[in-house]
Amino acid sequence: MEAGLPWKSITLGSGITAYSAVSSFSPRWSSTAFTGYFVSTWVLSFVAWACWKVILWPKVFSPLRGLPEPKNDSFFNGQWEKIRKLPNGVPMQQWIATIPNDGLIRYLGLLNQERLLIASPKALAEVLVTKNYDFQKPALMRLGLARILGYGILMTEGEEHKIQRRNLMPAFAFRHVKDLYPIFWSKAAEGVQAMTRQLLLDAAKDVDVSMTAPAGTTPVSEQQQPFQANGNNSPETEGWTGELEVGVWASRITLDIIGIAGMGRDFGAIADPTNPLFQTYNVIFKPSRQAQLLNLLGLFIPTWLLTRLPVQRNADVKGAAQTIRSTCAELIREKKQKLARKELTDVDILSVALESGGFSDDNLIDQLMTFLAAGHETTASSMTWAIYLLCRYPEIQTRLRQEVRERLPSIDDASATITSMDIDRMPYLNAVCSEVLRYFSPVPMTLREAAVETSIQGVKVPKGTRIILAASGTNRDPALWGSDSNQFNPDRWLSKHDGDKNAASGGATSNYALLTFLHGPRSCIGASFAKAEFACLLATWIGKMKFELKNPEDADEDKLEIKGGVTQRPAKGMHVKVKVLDGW
Ligand code: HEM
Repeated sequence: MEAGLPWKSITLGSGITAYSAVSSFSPRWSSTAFTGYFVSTWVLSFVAWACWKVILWPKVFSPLRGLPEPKNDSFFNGQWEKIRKLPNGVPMQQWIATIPNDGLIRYLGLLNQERLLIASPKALAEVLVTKNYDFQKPALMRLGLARILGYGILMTEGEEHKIQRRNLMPAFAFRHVKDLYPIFWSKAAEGVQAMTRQLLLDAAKDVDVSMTAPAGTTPVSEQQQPFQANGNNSPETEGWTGELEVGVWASRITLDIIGIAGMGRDFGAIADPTNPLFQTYNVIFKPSRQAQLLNLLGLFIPTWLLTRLPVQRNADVKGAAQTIRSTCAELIREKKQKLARKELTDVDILSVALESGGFSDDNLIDQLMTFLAAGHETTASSMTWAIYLLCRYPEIQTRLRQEVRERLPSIDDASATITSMDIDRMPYLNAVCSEVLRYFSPVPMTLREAAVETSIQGVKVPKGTRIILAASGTNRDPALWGSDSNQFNPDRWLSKHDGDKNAASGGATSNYALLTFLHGPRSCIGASFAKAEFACLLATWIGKMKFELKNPEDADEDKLEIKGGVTQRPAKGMHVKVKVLDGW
Protein backbone atom coordinates (compact mmCIF):
# COMPACT_ATOMS: atom_id res chain seq x y z
CA MET A 1 0.00 0.00 0.00
CA GLU A 2 1.35 3.45 -0.89
CA ALA A 3 3.01 5.47 1.86
CA GLY A 4 2.32 9.08 2.84
CA LEU A 5 -0.82 11.11 3.25
CA PRO A 6 -2.68 11.45 -0.10
CA TRP A 7 -2.85 15.26 0.19
CA LYS A 8 -4.05 15.97 -3.28
CA SER A 9 -6.89 13.41 -3.27
CA ILE A 10 -8.12 14.40 0.20
CA THR A 11 -8.02 18.12 -0.57
CA LEU A 12 -9.65 17.74 -3.98
CA GLY A 13 -12.29 15.33 -2.59
CA SER A 14 -13.05 17.72 0.30
CA GLY A 15 -13.35 20.65 -2.12
CA ILE A 16 -15.80 18.78 -4.36
CA THR A 17 -17.82 17.51 -1.36
CA ALA A 18 -17.96 21.00 0.18
CA TYR A 19 -19.03 22.54 -3.14
CA SER A 20 -21.78 19.93 -3.65
CA ALA A 21 -22.96 20.34 -0.05
CA VAL A 22 -23.18 24.13 -0.28
CA SER A 23 -24.97 23.91 -3.65
CA SER A 24 -27.48 21.34 -2.32
CA PHE A 25 -28.14 22.48 1.22
CA SER A 26 -27.53 26.25 1.38
CA PRO A 27 -30.13 28.61 -0.05
CA ARG A 28 -27.35 30.82 -1.49
CA TRP A 29 -23.57 30.56 -1.99
CA SER A 30 -21.69 31.21 1.25
CA SER A 31 -17.91 31.03 1.63
CA THR A 32 -18.28 30.43 5.41
CA ALA A 33 -20.48 27.40 4.79
CA PHE A 34 -18.05 26.17 2.12
CA THR A 35 -15.09 26.48 4.51
CA GLY A 36 -17.03 24.68 7.25
CA TYR A 37 -17.92 21.76 4.96
CA PHE A 38 -14.43 21.70 3.51
CA VAL A 39 -12.63 21.61 6.88
CA SER A 40 -14.97 19.00 8.39
CA THR A 41 -14.74 16.78 5.28
CA TRP A 42 -10.98 17.17 5.23
CA VAL A 43 -10.65 16.22 8.93
CA LEU A 44 -13.03 13.27 8.54
CA SER A 45 -11.14 12.03 5.49
CA PHE A 46 -7.86 12.37 7.37
CA VAL A 47 -9.22 10.37 10.32
CA ALA A 48 -10.59 7.71 7.96
CA TRP A 49 -7.24 7.55 6.16
CA ALA A 50 -5.35 7.31 9.47
CA CYS A 51 -7.64 4.46 10.71
CA TRP A 52 -7.17 2.62 7.44
CA LYS A 53 -3.41 3.13 7.44
CA VAL A 54 -2.65 2.47 11.09
CA ILE A 55 -5.22 -0.21 11.97
CA LEU A 56 -7.31 -1.66 9.17
CA TRP A 57 -4.68 -2.22 6.49
CA PRO A 58 -1.84 -3.67 8.60
CA LYS A 59 -4.06 -5.64 10.99
CA VAL A 60 -7.03 -6.74 8.87
CA PHE A 61 -6.49 -6.43 5.11
CA SER A 62 -2.82 -6.63 4.13
CA PRO A 63 -2.04 -9.81 2.19
CA LEU A 64 1.33 -9.90 3.97
CA ARG A 65 -0.25 -10.55 7.39
CA GLY A 66 0.44 -14.28 7.45
CA LEU A 67 4.21 -13.86 7.09
CA PRO A 68 6.56 -14.47 10.03
CA GLU A 69 6.86 -11.38 12.26
CA PRO A 70 8.76 -10.24 15.35
CA LYS A 71 6.77 -10.56 18.57
CA ASN A 72 5.58 -7.95 21.11
CA ASP A 73 4.25 -5.28 18.76
CA SER A 74 2.90 -2.09 20.29
CA PHE A 75 -0.72 -1.57 19.14
CA PHE A 76 -0.09 1.66 17.25
CA ASN A 77 3.64 1.61 16.62
CA GLY A 78 4.60 -2.01 15.93
CA GLN A 79 8.35 -2.47 16.51
CA TRP A 80 9.13 1.26 16.39
CA GLU A 81 10.46 1.49 19.93
CA LYS A 82 13.10 -1.15 19.21
CA ILE A 83 13.97 0.35 15.81
CA ARG A 84 14.34 3.81 17.35
CA LYS A 85 16.53 2.68 20.21
CA LEU A 86 18.93 0.33 18.41
CA PRO A 87 21.44 1.34 15.70
CA ASN A 88 20.21 1.30 12.11
CA GLY A 89 19.91 -2.29 10.87
CA VAL A 90 20.46 -4.03 14.22
CA PRO A 91 16.81 -5.08 14.85
CA MET A 92 16.74 -6.53 11.31
CA GLN A 93 19.95 -8.42 12.07
CA GLN A 94 18.30 -9.98 15.13
CA TRP A 95 15.08 -10.83 13.29
CA ILE A 96 16.85 -12.45 10.34
CA ALA A 97 18.94 -14.56 12.71
CA THR A 98 16.13 -15.62 15.03
CA ILE A 99 12.73 -15.64 13.26
CA PRO A 100 12.16 -18.85 11.28
CA ASN A 101 11.24 -17.73 7.73
CA ASP A 102 11.16 -18.71 4.07
CA GLY A 103 12.82 -15.50 2.93
CA LEU A 104 10.27 -12.88 3.94
CA ILE A 105 9.66 -11.28 7.33
CA ARG A 106 6.99 -8.66 7.89
CA TYR A 107 7.22 -6.04 10.61
CA LEU A 108 5.39 -2.84 11.50
CA GLY A 109 7.13 0.44 12.26
CA LEU A 110 6.03 3.90 13.36
CA LEU A 111 2.20 4.18 13.12
CA ASN A 112 2.17 0.57 11.99
CA GLN A 113 3.78 1.27 8.64
CA GLU A 114 4.26 -2.11 7.02
CA ARG A 115 7.74 -3.29 6.06
CA LEU A 116 8.87 -6.40 4.20
CA LEU A 117 12.33 -7.58 5.19
CA ILE A 118 14.06 -9.68 2.56
CA ALA A 119 15.83 -12.51 4.30
CA SER A 120 16.92 -15.26 1.91
CA PRO A 121 19.15 -15.50 -1.18
CA LYS A 122 16.18 -16.56 -3.32
CA ALA A 123 14.08 -13.57 -2.28
CA LEU A 124 17.09 -11.25 -2.66
CA ALA A 125 17.71 -12.58 -6.17
CA GLU A 126 14.14 -11.68 -7.14
CA VAL A 127 14.23 -8.17 -5.67
CA LEU A 128 17.74 -7.31 -6.86
CA VAL A 129 18.04 -9.14 -10.14
CA THR A 130 15.11 -10.88 -11.80
CA LYS A 131 12.46 -8.30 -10.86
CA ASN A 132 14.84 -5.45 -10.13
CA TYR A 133 12.86 -2.75 -11.89
CA ASP A 134 9.63 -3.69 -10.04
CA PHE A 135 11.30 -2.27 -6.97
CA GLN A 136 12.38 1.36 -6.86
CA LYS A 137 13.79 3.72 -4.28
CA PRO A 138 10.95 5.41 -2.38
CA ALA A 139 10.19 8.88 -3.80
CA LEU A 140 10.72 10.62 -0.45
CA MET A 141 14.18 9.08 -0.11
CA ARG A 142 15.08 10.01 -3.68
CA LEU A 143 13.90 13.60 -3.48
CA GLY A 144 15.48 14.12 -0.06
CA LEU A 145 18.88 12.67 -0.97
CA ALA A 146 19.00 14.08 -4.51
CA ARG A 147 19.52 17.58 -3.13
CA ILE A 148 22.97 16.54 -1.92
CA LEU A 149 23.71 13.47 -4.01
CA GLY A 150 22.50 14.99 -7.26
CA TYR A 151 19.89 13.49 -9.53
CA GLY A 152 22.47 11.07 -10.92
CA ILE A 153 22.64 7.31 -11.42
CA LEU A 154 21.91 6.56 -7.74
CA MET A 155 18.54 8.31 -7.88
CA THR A 156 17.20 7.61 -11.34
CA GLU A 157 14.92 4.70 -12.11
CA GLY A 158 13.82 2.51 -15.00
CA GLU A 159 14.95 3.27 -18.54
CA GLU A 160 16.83 6.43 -17.52
CA HIS A 161 18.84 4.42 -15.00
CA LYS A 162 19.64 1.70 -17.54
CA ILE A 163 21.07 4.27 -19.98
CA GLN A 164 23.12 6.08 -17.34
CA ARG A 165 24.50 2.83 -15.96
CA ARG A 166 25.47 1.63 -19.45
CA ASN A 167 27.29 4.91 -20.14
CA LEU A 168 29.10 4.96 -16.80
CA MET A 169 30.09 1.29 -16.58
CA PRO A 170 33.27 1.65 -18.68
CA ALA A 171 34.59 4.37 -16.35
CA PHE A 172 34.24 2.01 -13.37
CA ALA A 173 35.49 -1.11 -15.18
CA PHE A 174 38.45 -2.79 -13.54
CA ARG A 175 40.68 -1.98 -16.52
CA HIS A 176 40.35 1.69 -15.52
CA VAL A 177 40.27 1.18 -11.77
CA LYS A 178 43.60 -0.64 -11.92
CA ASP A 179 45.21 2.56 -13.25
CA LEU A 180 44.04 4.31 -10.08
CA TYR A 181 45.99 2.14 -7.59
CA PRO A 182 49.07 4.40 -7.63
CA ILE A 183 46.79 7.38 -6.86
CA PHE A 184 45.12 5.50 -3.99
CA TRP A 185 48.53 4.58 -2.63
CA SER A 186 50.14 8.00 -2.84
CA LYS A 187 47.09 9.77 -1.35
CA ALA A 188 46.84 7.17 1.43
CA ALA A 189 50.54 7.69 2.14
CA GLU A 190 50.09 11.47 2.15
CA GLY A 191 47.28 11.02 4.66
CA VAL A 192 49.38 8.91 7.02
CA GLN A 193 52.25 11.37 6.76
CA ALA A 194 49.89 14.23 7.61
CA MET A 195 48.50 12.30 10.58
CA THR A 196 52.02 11.55 11.80
CA ARG A 197 53.08 15.17 11.41
CA GLN A 198 50.04 16.34 13.33
CA LEU A 199 50.65 13.87 16.15
CA LEU A 200 54.30 14.87 16.44
CA LEU A 201 53.49 18.56 16.20
CA ASP A 202 50.89 18.28 18.93
CA ALA A 203 53.38 16.40 21.06
CA ALA A 204 56.13 18.93 20.55
CA LYS A 205 53.90 21.87 21.28
CA ASP A 206 52.10 20.14 24.09
CA VAL A 207 49.07 21.92 22.65
CA ASP A 208 46.34 23.09 24.94
CA VAL A 209 43.62 20.47 24.33
CA SER A 210 40.90 23.00 24.73
CA MET A 211 42.11 24.95 21.70
CA THR A 212 39.17 25.98 19.54
CA ALA A 213 38.91 25.89 15.79
CA PRO A 214 37.65 28.58 13.40
CA ALA A 215 33.89 29.09 13.31
CA GLY A 216 32.05 26.26 11.64
CA THR A 217 34.86 23.73 11.99
CA THR A 218 35.35 20.88 14.40
CA PRO A 219 37.65 21.99 17.20
CA VAL A 220 41.13 20.54 16.77
CA SER A 221 40.81 19.08 20.23
CA GLU A 222 37.88 16.99 19.01
CA GLN A 223 39.56 15.95 15.79
CA GLN A 224 42.88 14.79 17.13
CA GLN A 225 43.53 15.02 20.79
CA PRO A 226 47.24 15.49 21.23
CA PHE A 227 49.29 13.36 23.52
CA GLN A 228 51.27 14.81 26.36
CA ALA A 229 54.82 15.73 25.39
CA ASN A 230 57.58 13.49 26.72
CA GLY A 231 57.91 13.82 30.41
CA ASN A 232 54.23 14.70 30.84
CA ASN A 233 52.91 11.34 29.71
CA SER A 234 50.03 10.03 31.75
CA PRO A 235 50.06 6.26 32.35
CA GLU A 236 47.33 5.89 29.67
CA THR A 237 49.32 7.68 26.98
CA GLU A 238 52.77 6.39 27.90
CA GLY A 239 54.50 4.87 24.90
CA TRP A 240 51.91 6.26 22.49
CA THR A 241 52.62 9.05 20.05
CA GLY A 242 49.21 10.58 20.64
CA GLU A 243 45.49 10.24 20.12
CA LEU A 244 43.17 10.96 17.23
CA GLU A 245 39.64 10.54 16.00
CA VAL A 246 39.66 8.09 13.11
CA GLY A 247 36.48 9.23 11.32
CA VAL A 248 37.58 12.79 10.65
CA TRP A 249 40.93 11.75 9.23
CA ALA A 250 39.35 8.98 7.19
CA SER A 251 36.84 11.45 5.67
CA ARG A 252 39.54 14.00 4.85
CA ILE A 253 41.63 11.39 3.08
CA THR A 254 38.77 9.70 1.21
CA LEU A 255 37.45 13.07 0.03
CA ASP A 256 40.85 13.85 -1.48
CA ILE A 257 41.00 10.37 -3.04
CA ILE A 258 37.61 10.67 -4.74
CA GLY A 259 38.62 14.19 -5.80
CA ILE A 260 41.77 13.13 -7.55
CA ALA A 261 40.85 9.59 -8.69
CA GLY A 262 37.25 10.46 -9.51
CA MET A 263 37.65 13.93 -10.94
CA GLY A 264 41.30 14.76 -11.29
CA ARG A 265 41.16 17.55 -8.67
CA ASP A 266 42.99 17.51 -5.37
CA PHE A 267 40.58 19.14 -2.91
CA GLY A 268 43.38 19.52 -0.34
CA ALA A 269 41.32 18.31 2.62
CA ILE A 270 44.25 16.28 3.98
CA ALA A 271 46.37 19.41 4.17
CA ASP A 272 43.60 21.67 5.42
CA PRO A 273 40.75 20.52 7.67
CA THR A 274 38.98 23.86 7.19
CA ASN A 275 38.59 23.06 3.49
CA PRO A 276 35.08 24.31 2.50
CA LEU A 277 34.02 21.15 0.70
CA PHE A 278 35.11 18.97 3.61
CA GLN A 279 33.28 21.22 6.06
CA THR A 280 30.19 21.15 3.86
CA TYR A 281 30.01 17.35 3.98
CA ASN A 282 30.89 17.43 7.66
CA VAL A 283 27.78 19.47 8.42
CA ILE A 284 25.50 17.60 6.10
CA PHE A 285 26.48 14.05 7.10
CA LYS A 286 26.47 14.75 10.82
CA PRO A 287 23.50 12.95 12.41
CA SER A 288 20.95 15.67 13.15
CA ARG A 289 17.73 15.65 15.16
CA GLN A 290 16.13 18.09 12.76
CA ALA A 291 16.90 15.78 9.84
CA GLN A 292 15.22 12.90 11.70
CA LEU A 293 12.23 15.08 12.49
CA LEU A 294 11.88 16.16 8.87
CA ASN A 295 11.94 12.49 7.85
CA LEU A 296 9.04 11.80 10.19
CA LEU A 297 7.13 14.82 8.92
CA GLY A 298 7.58 13.39 5.44
CA LEU A 299 4.86 10.88 6.34
CA PHE A 300 2.30 13.66 6.40
CA ILE A 301 3.69 16.59 4.42
CA PRO A 302 4.45 16.56 0.69
CA THR A 303 8.17 16.68 -0.14
CA TRP A 304 8.00 20.03 -1.98
CA LEU A 305 6.70 21.62 1.23
CA LEU A 306 8.98 19.68 3.55
CA THR A 307 12.11 20.87 1.75
CA ARG A 308 10.89 24.48 1.93
CA LEU A 309 10.15 24.63 5.66
CA PRO A 310 12.16 27.49 7.19
CA VAL A 311 14.34 25.33 9.47
CA GLN A 312 18.11 25.27 9.89
CA ARG A 313 18.47 21.79 8.36
CA ASN A 314 16.85 22.92 5.11
CA ALA A 315 19.10 25.99 5.03
CA ASP A 316 22.17 23.79 5.63
CA VAL A 317 21.18 21.40 2.87
CA LYS A 318 20.50 24.27 0.45
CA GLY A 319 23.87 25.88 1.17
CA ALA A 320 25.68 22.55 0.90
CA ALA A 321 23.96 21.70 -2.38
CA GLN A 322 25.08 25.05 -3.85
CA THR A 323 28.71 24.56 -2.78
CA ILE A 324 28.84 20.98 -4.08
CA ARG A 325 27.04 21.78 -7.34
CA SER A 326 29.28 24.75 -8.15
CA THR A 327 32.44 22.73 -7.37
CA CYS A 328 31.27 20.00 -9.74
CA ALA A 329 30.33 22.50 -12.47
CA GLU A 330 33.78 24.07 -12.28
CA LEU A 331 35.48 20.67 -12.51
CA ILE A 332 33.54 19.82 -15.65
CA ARG A 333 34.36 23.19 -17.23
CA GLU A 334 38.08 22.61 -16.65
CA LYS A 335 37.99 19.10 -18.06
CA LYS A 336 36.03 20.15 -21.13
CA GLN A 337 38.58 22.85 -21.87
CA LYS A 338 41.30 20.20 -21.67
CA LEU A 339 39.29 17.93 -23.93
CA ALA A 340 38.86 20.74 -26.46
CA ARG A 341 42.63 21.36 -26.43
CA LYS A 342 43.13 17.59 -26.91
CA GLU A 343 45.07 17.49 -23.65
CA LEU A 344 42.80 15.08 -21.82
CA THR A 345 44.95 12.06 -20.95
CA ASP A 346 43.82 11.77 -17.32
CA VAL A 347 42.77 8.41 -15.89
CA ASP A 348 40.11 9.70 -13.46
CA ILE A 349 36.48 8.63 -13.76
CA LEU A 350 35.20 12.00 -14.96
CA SER A 351 37.68 12.07 -17.85
CA VAL A 352 36.66 8.59 -18.96
CA ALA A 353 32.96 9.52 -18.68
CA LEU A 354 33.53 12.77 -20.61
CA GLU A 355 35.35 10.99 -23.40
CA SER A 356 32.41 8.56 -23.72
CA GLY A 357 30.32 11.59 -24.77
CA GLY A 358 27.14 10.09 -23.30
CA PHE A 359 26.27 12.91 -20.90
CA SER A 360 25.09 16.50 -21.03
CA ASP A 361 26.96 18.98 -18.79
CA ASP A 362 24.02 19.23 -16.40
CA ASN A 363 23.73 15.50 -16.09
CA LEU A 364 27.47 15.15 -15.50
CA ILE A 365 27.20 17.63 -12.62
CA ASP A 366 24.61 15.37 -11.00
CA GLN A 367 26.75 12.28 -11.59
CA LEU A 368 29.77 13.99 -10.00
CA MET A 369 27.71 15.00 -6.99
CA THR A 370 26.75 11.33 -6.64
CA PHE A 371 30.33 10.06 -6.87
CA LEU A 372 31.57 12.66 -4.41
CA ALA A 373 29.06 11.76 -1.70
CA ALA A 374 28.62 8.03 -2.40
CA GLY A 375 32.33 7.59 -2.89
CA HIS A 376 33.87 9.09 0.21
CA GLU A 377 31.63 8.69 3.25
CA THR A 378 31.20 4.97 2.63
CA THR A 379 34.93 4.24 2.49
CA ALA A 380 35.58 6.53 5.46
CA SER A 381 33.00 4.53 7.42
CA SER A 382 34.80 1.27 6.43
CA MET A 383 38.09 2.70 7.71
CA THR A 384 36.51 3.72 11.00
CA TRP A 385 35.13 0.22 11.56
CA ALA A 386 38.36 -1.42 10.38
CA ILE A 387 40.43 0.45 12.97
CA TYR A 388 37.80 -0.25 15.63
CA LEU A 389 37.89 -3.98 14.95
CA LEU A 390 41.68 -4.10 14.74
CA CYS A 391 41.85 -2.39 18.14
CA ARG A 392 39.55 -5.05 19.52
CA TYR A 393 41.64 -7.81 17.93
CA PRO A 394 45.29 -6.72 18.39
CA GLU A 395 46.61 -10.10 17.23
CA ILE A 396 44.88 -9.58 13.86
CA GLN A 397 46.33 -6.06 13.72
CA THR A 398 49.86 -7.43 14.31
CA ARG A 399 49.45 -10.20 11.74
CA LEU A 400 48.19 -7.74 9.15
CA ARG A 401 51.08 -5.36 9.85
CA GLN A 402 53.52 -8.17 9.32
CA GLU A 403 52.09 -8.97 5.88
CA VAL A 404 52.02 -5.29 4.87
CA ARG A 405 55.62 -4.70 5.92
CA GLU A 406 56.85 -7.86 4.23
CA ARG A 407 55.13 -7.29 0.90
CA LEU A 408 54.61 -3.58 0.32
CA PRO A 409 57.05 -0.69 0.04
CA SER A 410 57.24 1.77 2.90
CA ILE A 411 55.19 4.92 2.51
CA ASP A 412 58.34 6.89 3.28
CA ASP A 413 59.88 5.66 0.04
CA ALA A 414 58.74 8.47 -2.25
CA SER A 415 59.87 6.67 -5.40
CA ALA A 416 57.87 3.50 -4.62
CA THR A 417 54.39 2.88 -5.90
CA ILE A 418 52.15 -0.13 -6.10
CA THR A 419 49.99 -1.88 -8.68
CA SER A 420 46.78 -3.86 -8.44
CA MET A 421 48.87 -7.04 -8.52
CA ASP A 422 50.76 -6.04 -5.37
CA ILE A 423 47.45 -5.77 -3.52
CA ASP A 424 46.08 -8.99 -5.06
CA ARG A 425 49.05 -10.84 -3.63
CA MET A 426 48.13 -9.89 -0.05
CA PRO A 427 45.76 -12.62 1.12
CA TYR A 428 45.51 -11.41 4.70
CA LEU A 429 44.96 -7.76 3.80
CA ASN A 430 42.18 -8.76 1.41
CA ALA A 431 40.70 -11.12 4.01
CA VAL A 432 40.65 -8.39 6.68
CA CYS A 433 39.06 -5.88 4.26
CA SER A 434 36.38 -8.37 3.19
CA GLU A 435 35.62 -9.29 6.78
CA VAL A 436 35.32 -5.63 7.87
CA LEU A 437 32.95 -4.97 4.96
CA ARG A 438 30.92 -8.04 5.96
CA TYR A 439 30.87 -7.41 9.68
CA PHE A 440 30.12 -3.69 9.63
CA SER A 441 28.51 -2.91 6.31
CA PRO A 442 28.97 0.88 5.83
CA VAL A 443 25.43 1.03 4.40
CA PRO A 444 23.61 -1.21 6.91
CA MET A 445 20.29 -1.12 5.11
CA THR A 446 18.60 0.34 2.09
CA LEU A 447 14.99 0.70 0.98
CA ARG A 448 12.85 -0.11 -1.98
CA GLU A 449 9.17 0.33 -2.77
CA ALA A 450 7.11 -1.96 -5.02
CA ALA A 451 6.50 0.25 -8.08
CA VAL A 452 3.81 -2.12 -9.33
CA GLU A 453 1.83 -4.95 -7.80
CA THR A 454 4.26 -7.86 -7.93
CA SER A 455 5.30 -10.97 -6.01
CA ILE A 456 8.32 -12.31 -4.18
CA GLN A 457 8.68 -16.07 -3.86
CA GLY A 458 5.06 -16.40 -4.91
CA VAL A 459 3.78 -14.04 -2.17
CA LYS A 460 1.66 -11.19 -3.54
CA VAL A 461 3.31 -7.83 -2.84
CA PRO A 462 0.93 -4.85 -3.23
CA LYS A 463 2.11 -1.72 -5.05
CA GLY A 464 3.74 0.70 -2.62
CA THR A 465 4.98 -1.97 -0.16
CA ARG A 466 8.20 -0.86 1.52
CA ILE A 467 11.00 -3.39 1.08
CA ILE A 468 13.95 -3.54 3.46
CA LEU A 469 17.32 -4.83 2.27
CA ALA A 470 19.43 -5.18 5.38
CA ALA A 471 23.10 -5.89 4.74
CA SER A 472 23.57 -5.74 8.51
CA GLY A 473 21.28 -8.79 8.82
CA THR A 474 22.14 -10.85 5.75
CA ASN A 475 25.90 -10.36 6.24
CA ARG A 476 25.63 -11.96 9.67
CA ASP A 477 22.89 -14.51 8.99
CA PRO A 478 23.96 -17.79 10.67
CA ALA A 479 21.97 -19.74 8.07
CA LEU A 480 24.36 -18.40 5.40
CA TRP A 481 27.61 -17.87 7.30
CA GLY A 482 27.51 -20.60 9.93
CA SER A 483 27.35 -20.50 13.68
CA ASP A 484 30.26 -18.04 13.94
CA SER A 485 28.46 -15.44 11.78
CA ASN A 486 28.62 -12.92 14.63
CA GLN A 487 32.39 -13.28 15.04
CA PHE A 488 34.91 -11.05 13.32
CA ASN A 489 37.09 -13.67 11.67
CA PRO A 490 39.17 -12.72 8.58
CA ASP A 491 40.37 -16.31 8.32
CA ARG A 492 37.04 -17.29 6.80
CA TRP A 493 38.24 -15.56 3.59
CA LEU A 494 41.53 -17.53 3.41
CA SER A 495 41.98 -20.70 1.35
CA LYS A 496 42.12 -23.76 3.57
CA HIS A 497 43.69 -25.88 0.82
CA ASP A 498 44.71 -25.64 -2.84
CA GLY A 499 41.73 -24.82 -5.05
CA ASP A 500 39.50 -23.97 -2.06
CA LYS A 501 36.62 -22.26 -3.88
CA ASN A 502 34.72 -21.42 -0.68
CA ALA A 503 37.33 -18.87 0.41
CA ALA A 504 36.29 -16.40 -2.31
CA SER A 505 32.84 -16.15 -0.73
CA GLY A 506 34.12 -16.21 2.86
CA GLY A 507 32.75 -19.74 3.25
CA ALA A 508 29.17 -18.50 2.82
CA THR A 509 26.64 -20.79 1.19
CA SER A 510 25.43 -18.22 -1.36
CA ASN A 511 26.70 -15.28 -3.39
CA TYR A 512 23.81 -13.28 -1.97
CA ALA A 513 25.14 -13.76 1.56
CA LEU A 514 27.19 -10.56 1.24
CA LEU A 515 24.97 -7.53 0.65
CA THR A 516 27.51 -4.77 1.32
CA PHE A 517 27.53 -3.63 -2.32
CA LEU A 518 24.11 -5.17 -3.15
CA HIS A 519 23.79 -7.22 -6.38
CA GLY A 520 22.42 -6.87 -9.86
CA PRO A 521 21.71 -3.76 -11.96
CA ARG A 522 21.55 -1.48 -8.87
CA SER A 523 24.66 -2.83 -7.17
CA CYS A 524 27.40 -0.39 -6.22
CA ILE A 525 29.06 0.66 -9.45
CA GLY A 526 32.10 1.80 -7.44
CA ALA A 527 32.69 -1.53 -5.69
CA SER A 528 36.10 -2.30 -7.27
CA PHE A 529 37.16 1.32 -6.78
CA ALA A 530 36.11 1.15 -3.12
CA LYS A 531 37.76 -2.20 -2.41
CA ALA A 532 41.07 -1.07 -3.94
CA GLU A 533 40.98 2.25 -2.10
CA PHE A 534 40.10 0.58 1.21
CA ALA A 535 42.95 -1.95 0.86
CA CYS A 536 45.50 0.81 0.16
CA LEU A 537 44.26 2.94 3.05
CA LEU A 538 44.27 0.12 5.55
CA ALA A 539 47.72 -1.09 4.46
CA THR A 540 49.30 2.34 4.88
CA TRP A 541 47.67 3.01 8.26
CA ILE A 542 48.47 -0.39 9.75
CA GLY A 543 51.94 -0.53 8.20
CA LYS A 544 52.94 2.72 9.85
CA MET A 545 50.83 2.97 13.00
CA LYS A 546 49.65 0.88 15.92
CA PHE A 547 46.18 1.55 17.32
CA GLU A 548 44.38 0.94 20.59
CA LEU A 549 40.94 2.15 21.73
CA LYS A 550 41.16 5.26 23.87
CA ASN A 551 38.17 4.09 25.90
CA PRO A 552 38.51 0.35 26.52
CA GLU A 553 34.78 0.14 27.32
CA ASP A 554 34.05 0.93 23.64
CA ALA A 555 35.21 -2.62 22.89
CA ASP A 556 31.77 -3.78 24.02
CA GLU A 557 29.95 -3.49 20.72
CA ASP A 558 26.52 -3.74 22.34
CA LYS A 559 27.19 -0.63 24.39
CA LEU A 560 28.82 1.42 21.64
CA GLU A 561 26.48 4.21 20.59
CA ILE A 562 26.15 4.17 16.82
CA LYS A 563 24.49 6.94 14.82
CA GLY A 564 24.08 7.80 11.22
CA GLY A 565 21.90 8.17 8.19
CA VAL A 566 22.84 6.30 5.04
CA THR A 567 26.22 5.29 6.44
CA GLN A 568 26.93 4.89 10.11
CA ARG A 569 29.67 5.56 12.61
CA PRO A 570 30.18 5.68 16.37
CA ALA A 571 28.07 8.58 17.71
CA LYS A 572 30.92 10.17 19.64
CA GLY A 573 33.62 9.39 17.09
CA MET A 574 36.25 6.66 17.16
CA HIS A 575 38.96 7.93 19.48
CA VAL A 576 42.14 5.89 19.48
CA LYS A 577 45.65 5.96 20.87
CA VAL A 578 48.26 5.85 18.14
CA LYS A 579 51.89 4.84 18.08
CA VAL A 580 53.83 5.80 14.99
CA LEU A 581 56.14 2.87 14.29
CA ASP A 582 59.68 2.76 12.94
CA GLY A 583 61.19 0.19 10.66
CA TRP A 584 59.00 0.54 7.57
C1 HEM B 1 32.96 0.72 1.02
C2 HEM B 1 32.52 1.59 0.16
C3 HEM B 1 31.16 1.53 -0.49
C4 HEM B 1 30.02 0.87 -0.13
C5 HEM B 1 29.82 -0.02 1.08
C6 HEM B 1 29.01 1.17 -1.11
C7 HEM B 1 27.72 0.67 -1.09
C8 HEM B 1 26.76 0.93 -2.03
C9 HEM B 1 25.42 0.42 -2.00
C10 HEM B 1 24.84 -0.47 -0.92
C11 HEM B 1 24.77 0.88 -3.09
C12 HEM B 1 23.32 0.62 -3.48
C13 HEM B 1 22.42 1.65 -2.84
C14 HEM B 1 20.99 1.42 -3.21
O1 HEM B 1 20.67 1.20 -4.38
O2 HEM B 1 20.13 1.49 -2.33
C15 HEM B 1 25.71 1.69 -3.83
C16 HEM B 1 25.43 2.33 -5.01
C17 HEM B 1 26.30 3.16 -5.65
N1 HEM B 1 27.61 3.42 -5.30
FE1 HEM B 1 28.61 2.63 -3.75
N2 HEM B 1 29.54 2.02 -2.04
C18 HEM B 1 30.85 2.24 -1.72
C19 HEM B 1 31.74 3.03 -2.43
C20 HEM B 1 31.48 3.68 -3.59
C21 HEM B 1 32.42 4.46 -4.34
C22 HEM B 1 33.89 4.65 -3.95
C23 HEM B 1 31.76 4.99 -5.40
C24 HEM B 1 32.24 5.89 -6.50
C25 HEM B 1 33.47 6.14 -6.77
C26 HEM B 1 30.39 4.53 -5.32
C27 HEM B 1 29.40 4.86 -6.20
C28 HEM B 1 28.12 4.33 -6.19
C29 HEM B 1 27.11 4.64 -7.19
C30 HEM B 1 27.28 5.60 -8.35
C31 HEM B 1 25.98 3.90 -6.86
C32 HEM B 1 24.65 3.86 -7.61
C33 HEM B 1 24.63 2.68 -8.55
C34 HEM B 1 23.30 2.49 -9.26
O3 HEM B 1 22.25 2.81 -8.70
O4 HEM B 1 23.32 1.99 -10.39
N3 HEM B 1 30.27 3.73 -4.21
N4 HEM B 1 26.91 1.71 -3.16
